[in-house]
Amino acid sequence: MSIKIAPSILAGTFENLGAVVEKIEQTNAEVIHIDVMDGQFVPPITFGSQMVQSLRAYSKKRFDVHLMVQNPEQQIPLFIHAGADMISFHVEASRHPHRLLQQIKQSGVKAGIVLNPGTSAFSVAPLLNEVDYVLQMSVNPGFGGQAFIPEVLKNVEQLAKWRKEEHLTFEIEIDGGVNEETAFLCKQAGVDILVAGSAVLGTNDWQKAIDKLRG
Ligand SMILES: O=C(CO)[C@H](O)[C@H](O)COP(=O)(O)O
Ligand SMILES: [Co+2]
Repeated sequence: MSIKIAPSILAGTFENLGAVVEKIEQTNAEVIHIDVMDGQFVPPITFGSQMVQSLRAYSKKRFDVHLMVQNPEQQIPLFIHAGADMISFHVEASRHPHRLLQQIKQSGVKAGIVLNPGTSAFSVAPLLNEVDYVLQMSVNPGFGGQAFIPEVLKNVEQLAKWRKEEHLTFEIEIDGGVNEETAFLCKQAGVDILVAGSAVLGTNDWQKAIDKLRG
């Protein structure tokens, strides 16, 4: 399976996110990563479902909504309605992750569970039959432009091992500090989807940056 690239609009200019999404649409990236922060689970507040619904008009690519929010159960129906194709929420923020994953999938949207760098892969082991993807954070969530934490690759390797042993089909996505060098390590460990904010949107040739990440 070839690697998918998901540029993150968090690294874009917030005064015109429509133009940012339109520009990603011109590249061959498979997915657009959308970081939703509520000022509770993480300090910053970014945007909500109405913004995502407005951005929908600018792209036909898959919208990957990464919920960094305290009460994902409250937000999920709104983002389904807004046109998300993939929705993930943090295992650290959820009381009933199994039920929430089922709820997302029943609406025809791909369901993902997210792990912070300090969370063990074992915390999502009982959910692996239910998930479409696992998002491993490779920085502490809340901010773009941070350095990759290499220890998280142990989680990725463990997830890839379980996937193989148990003939599961979930994808592994990684998010934070992904650049040309760390992308290589991620692919070796078993990652399928690379999220990249600054490594793509921080350059003046987004397609060239995406080509470099694919390697
Ligand atoms: O979820 C995130 C931060 O919480 C972002 O998706 C991530 O940080 C991407 O930015 P960069 O590639 O610049 O690290
Ligand atoms: Co993210």
